[in-house]
Amino acid sequence: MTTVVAQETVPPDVTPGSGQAAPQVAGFRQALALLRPYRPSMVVAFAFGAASTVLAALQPLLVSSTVDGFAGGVPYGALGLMFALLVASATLNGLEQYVLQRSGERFAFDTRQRLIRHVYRLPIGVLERRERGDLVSRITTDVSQTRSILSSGLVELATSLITVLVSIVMMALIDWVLLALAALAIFVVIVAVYLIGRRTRPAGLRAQNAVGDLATVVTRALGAIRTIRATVSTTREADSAVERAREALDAGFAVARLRAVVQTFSGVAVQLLLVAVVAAGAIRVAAGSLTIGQLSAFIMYLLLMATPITVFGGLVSLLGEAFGSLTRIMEIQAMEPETDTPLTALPARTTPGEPVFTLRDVSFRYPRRTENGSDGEAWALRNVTLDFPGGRTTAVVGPSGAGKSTLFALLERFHDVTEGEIGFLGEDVRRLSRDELRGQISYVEQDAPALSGTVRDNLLLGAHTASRERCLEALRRVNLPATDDFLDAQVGEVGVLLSGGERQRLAIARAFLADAPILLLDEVTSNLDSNNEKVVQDVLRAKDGTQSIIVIAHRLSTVVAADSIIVMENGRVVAQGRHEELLRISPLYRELAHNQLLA
Ligand SMILES: Nc1ncnc2c1ncn2[C@@H]1O[C@H](COP(=O)(O)OP(=O)(O)OP(=O)(O)O)[C@@H](O)[C@H]1O
Repeated sequence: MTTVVAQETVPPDVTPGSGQAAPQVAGFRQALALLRPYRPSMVVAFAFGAASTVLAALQPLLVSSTVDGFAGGVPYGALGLMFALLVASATLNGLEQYVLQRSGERFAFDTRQRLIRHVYRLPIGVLERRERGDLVSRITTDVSQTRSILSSGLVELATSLITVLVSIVMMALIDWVLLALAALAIFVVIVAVYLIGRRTRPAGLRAQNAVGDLATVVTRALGAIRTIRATVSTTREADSAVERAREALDAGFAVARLRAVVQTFSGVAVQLLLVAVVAAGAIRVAAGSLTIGQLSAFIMYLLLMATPITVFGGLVSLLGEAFGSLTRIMEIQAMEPETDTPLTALPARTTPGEPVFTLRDVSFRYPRRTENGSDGEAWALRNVTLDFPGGRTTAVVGPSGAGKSTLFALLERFHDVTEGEIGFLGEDVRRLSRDELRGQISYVEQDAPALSGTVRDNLLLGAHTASRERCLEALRRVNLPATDDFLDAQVGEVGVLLSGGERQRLAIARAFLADAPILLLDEVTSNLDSNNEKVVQDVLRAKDGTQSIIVIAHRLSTVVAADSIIVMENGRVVAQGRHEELLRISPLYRELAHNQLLA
């Protein structure tokens, strides 16, 4: 039971989509704020990077003494020390990369987790106006792009930029010929790194596949978000998506390990190529074009710039893309989620005959569909006053666009009324917890979409712990095959592997299984043949007295036996009564019945 909170006022109507502040294009400031939790890792990575640079800077001294020492025989000691230093320096650099890549993966997981939970809680109105694929790509691709700010961006940029610029200027001042040779050597290193780097592709592919799976799961859920909300499965579905994000995390860790190896190899390769420059420099010294001192200095600067330059190339453009992605992520984070702060407890159940839902002067207008708002002024519902009695079957009929589905959307609180009030057992629905209210309702939406997965997955959506026997019983009641094979059958994306009628009956079976006190059925018999329509009607009738059923139907044959029929037109209720009564008093109902050869 929800705790009662003493508060007199009903919360203001929150128009879906309001409260969205569009952030400006993100830059270093936003990136630094976002990366605050990962600062310790960045500091550790920077320490590894700095230590690696210090070791690398020591080498020119050894190089110069080695060159001088060659005159008196091979200086094995100095050569050995030089080799040890270059391996240590390259290893430290590899460690720097590993720490950066690892924290990049952690950042991606944390950000995805936050985004998934946030997007799944966005108001229905906001989700319906956004492209699902776009939302998915923000959670997947954009997070990956943003990760590179951490994994290969800021620390590297800081350490490499100054080093490279100073080194090039100084080398140009010393010797143009040697600088040209160095450029050639660096080109060779880049090719070598590319060749070794190709070996990381299978692991990279695994990471991308995991991200692709995540996109599929999230798209599937967003495609049926009403059903997920109505069945109060939001947290469960979000958890399943987070599981996929975790797979991406594991694959990302594997890539991080390989990249560390690549960095180490490329580091060693750079140092070995330096030996070639040393040799060429020695020739120029012998020819008198260069002094030993100049050569030493040149090599020193070459050492300083060689490694950063192998990673520097793509860095600037990478950061540009990453900041764009960061902006897209921040746009999503700035959106207001659907808040669920109950102000009062869910009322107790009523006795049959008393109203479950009461609508008092309810008007509703959708947020604008177009930028210029040309269709934003039309009211989907206007001054609707109605009671839906408990334990009875109420049918809602009317021409297409009359506002029938909108009425259901308001009962489920997918939207809140623009004017007027909807009561649930006497309490304003805006004072109740959305999840608890939805927990009282089994809602089968128009077109009865199914979630990709098995028939069993679909049945369990509304009753997470239902036994196999109960699932089979629910299938039997709607005339679907009550077999284990069918329970395990895949339904395809949005249920495309089922016929329209099977999909509708599966949705009805799910609603039965959930066994909530209120059943909302939106146009659920439109695809059924007359035999199956009768099966569903019989089951509905059997429920009479224990469940309040509200059903929207185009086919009047489905609803002639209803306790009460509401006739709607242009967002208004134009008549209400039983079938025979309406045939007498409502010209619109008579016309609908006449067109369907019922009268
Ligand atoms: N998400 C939405 N955003 C903006 N306008 C909408 C939205 N959904 C419905 N409308 C508009 O609201 C009005 C009522 O639509 P609604 O779906 O409630 O009608 P309906 O009686 O259920 O129709 P049908 O029998 O064809 O399902 C229509 O004019 C429709 O275009």
